[in-house]
Amino acid sequence: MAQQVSGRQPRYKRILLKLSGEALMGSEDFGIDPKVLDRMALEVGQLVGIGVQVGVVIGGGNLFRGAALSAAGMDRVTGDHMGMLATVMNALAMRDALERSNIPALVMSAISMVGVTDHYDRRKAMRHLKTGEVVIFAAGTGNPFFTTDSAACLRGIEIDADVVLKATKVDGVYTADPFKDPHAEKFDRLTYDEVLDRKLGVMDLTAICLCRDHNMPLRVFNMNKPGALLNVVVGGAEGTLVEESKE
Ligand SMILES: Nc1ncnc2c1ncn2[C@@H]1O[C@H](COP(=O)(O)OP(=O)(O)OP(=O)(O)O)[C@@H](O)[C@H]1O
Ligand SMILES: O=c1ccn([C@@H]2O[C@H](COP(=O)(O)O)[C@@H](O)[C@H]2O)c(=O)[nH]1
Repeated sequence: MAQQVSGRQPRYKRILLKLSGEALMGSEDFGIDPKVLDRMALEVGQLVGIGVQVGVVIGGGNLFRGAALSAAGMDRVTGDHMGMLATVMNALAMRDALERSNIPALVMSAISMVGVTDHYDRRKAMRHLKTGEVVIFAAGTGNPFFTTDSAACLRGIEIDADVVLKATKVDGVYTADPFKDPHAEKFDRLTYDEVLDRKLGVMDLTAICLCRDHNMPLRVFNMNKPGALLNVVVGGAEGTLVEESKE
């Protein structure tokens, strides 16, 4: 039975949470800041505590991105394989942080890693989610030329999540990248087509198209703001909501 938070019921029964790999670095230049990892684990644990089923996809931008490795001369597919393996490392670190906080979790990888993670299996993932375990989907889609944003939307649709929550370094979708344009303005709500037509770069277009085609609501919010995740889940107005209609 879901408990209440400050008198408010969770708005969602099952979510797919996309955690930014880059934001896991905290103030470092590379890798994982244990403080950020542990805080995110505790915030995920709060959701489990109020009865929300949580699937997680973590990016790999704190370690490797295929496009950057390719720009430096590496074969793109090899670079993407390295990027996907980076997401597995982040997923293992998150599972460890969750388990240290007594939050049951397992990692399912789209690339087979016998003895290290389970292999991705949708039906098995659904069973674990229903028991309150956090299921961390690692290695993206398992295919090169995709991103973990697309993987998050794909897994969110597959597990029949109520929403995809993209926790990232910015507090929503802006008219332009707010790190590059100080005059960029934030949207509270957008339709999928508005994101696509305006080419708003907060997520890749494949991910947005997937959400649009399967009517999967998407919320972008700031992972560095303590409490923002819980606030989103109890229906708070954090970040930007992307959905079919603004009505
Ligand atoms: N219109 C926009 N509104 C908001 N952010 C934008 C926009 N255009 C580009 N961005 C950039 O998109 C970034 C988020 O997407 P990105 O995929 O780079 O990061 P991530 O998902 O946080 O990282 P990772 O790939 O490591 O998981 C923001 O940090 C911001 O700089
Ligand atoms: O389905 C996927 C997902 C990811 N990759 C590669 O991994 C890195 C890291 O993911 P981010 O989404 O950038 O955090 C990505 O740059 C790709 O190289 C992939 O190939 N397929």
